[in-house]
Amino acid sequence: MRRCCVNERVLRVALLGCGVVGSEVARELLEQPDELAARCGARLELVGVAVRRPGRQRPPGLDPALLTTDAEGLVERADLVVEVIGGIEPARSLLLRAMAHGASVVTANKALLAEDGPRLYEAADAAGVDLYFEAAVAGAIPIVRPLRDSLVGDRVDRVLGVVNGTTNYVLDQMDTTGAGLDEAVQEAQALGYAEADPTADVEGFDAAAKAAIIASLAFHTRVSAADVHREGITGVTAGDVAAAREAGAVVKLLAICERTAGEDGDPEGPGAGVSVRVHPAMVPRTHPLAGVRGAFNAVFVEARGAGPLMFYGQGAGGAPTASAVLGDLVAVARHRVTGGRGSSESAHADLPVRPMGEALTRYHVRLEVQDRPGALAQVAQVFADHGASVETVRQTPLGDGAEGTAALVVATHEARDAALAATVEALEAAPAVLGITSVLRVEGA
Ligand SMILES: NC(=O)c1ccc[n+]([C@@H]2O[C@H](COP(=O)([O-])OP(=O)(O)OC[C@H]3O[C@@H](n4cnc5c(N)ncnc54)[C@H](O)[C@@H]3O)[C@@H](O)[C@H]2O)c1
Ligand SMILES: N[C@@H](CCO)C(=O)O
Ligand code: NA
Repeated sequence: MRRCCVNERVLRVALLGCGVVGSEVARELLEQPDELAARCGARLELVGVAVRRPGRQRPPGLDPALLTTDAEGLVERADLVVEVIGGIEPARSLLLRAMAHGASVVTANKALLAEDGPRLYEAADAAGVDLYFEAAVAGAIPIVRPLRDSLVGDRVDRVLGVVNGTTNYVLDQMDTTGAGLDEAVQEAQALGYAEADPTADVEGFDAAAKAAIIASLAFHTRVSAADVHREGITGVTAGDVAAAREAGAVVKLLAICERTAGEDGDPEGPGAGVSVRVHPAMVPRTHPLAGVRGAFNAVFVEARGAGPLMFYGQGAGGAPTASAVLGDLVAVARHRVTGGRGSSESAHADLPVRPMGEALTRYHVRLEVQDRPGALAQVAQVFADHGASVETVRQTPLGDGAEGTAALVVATHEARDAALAATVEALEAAPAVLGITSVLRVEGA
């Protein structure tokens, strides 16, 4: 039984937004007040829920008198503010106002953090309050706090993430059922993973925001969404998925955050930087990320001391996301009770974000070529002309109805992405090449 204290401290909680995530946060606050009080060392009193439409149905047990459309007034009378409205405005102004009035804040808002994170951190520092955002990256999966706290004594070299559940579901369906992209997106919509307008997911905006947040934390460097090279999954074809399958791999939309070496190949020397990008990539089926199925998320971290680490779980959904929000809420409440703050922004490394063309990547290219003497030599020459070194080549005749043509599958060694992209462009113009049926970068091999 919980120990009761007559003078138990009360912390006033304001909830901004009562949609998919907000209604789950409200439900937990109302359903387990004693348990949360025991964990925080203070009672969390929900003093208001800012909503846009007060008439809508709300979680059972939520006193309608707590609903308000005056979010600005609400944040001024709270000790702790949870923002689950989403988008840039009014979320940003409300968080800044909350912190200016001395409240610690918890947000799930990846878009805002990736666009204007430093401004929020500065406001938190100025006010001496906490800014926590575990739910902003990969929902329920603890990854923000591991990067911010647990791994802060190590050196993170690389993070590979499957951080968008919708696109992972779509690509997984294409792999397991042979479905085309449009069909798989429609299934994702029918299941409620993809929005009616799936642009943020399929074009990689959601993953790019998460990549920016991960890279900032991992490399102690400010990285915004605008710094992230972004390619979504709209160009992924059934042919790409089949080519990956043939090669013993799967196609994943990856968020890739890695250190890039400077002059003389020294990862810490002059010219060192970071590469932050989101694009589809072929991942060998033996890699832990290849086993991330359906709408699940996972983040694979490579750190110098820790070695490889894998974080796996649900990246979206009301209850899983609320789990991360409540974890943050308890943490910031504890700081209020015991004094002090959690970690703030760590951006001292200030590494430059390198352009995509400089990233070291590997390509897997499937071509249809004329099956005649010299065709292979011509293709090999195009790679050589661009300084792209071929690792393996496999040729198979295309068979019935396609006599005189062959499929050529070329895997390269690592090279600058710009050189590999230029190689593919030149291949298109080579006389022996009838068509390029798949181009994928390879990661995790
Ligand atoms: N849903 C998820 O699975 C998930 C996962 C991780 C992170 N997030 C993040 O959590 C946040 C909320 O997502 P959601 O899925 O709950 O969205 P949602 O659209 O279901 O809920 C947002 C709510 O905010 C309300 N709202 C909009 N403007 C408002 C205003 N000015 N004042 C008060 N309320 C207002 C809307 O009416 C809506 O009910 C977003 O930042 C999102 O990126 C969501
Ligand atoms: N739309 C996102 C969930 C919230 O980030 C996804 O599909 O993973
Ligand atoms: Na998370």
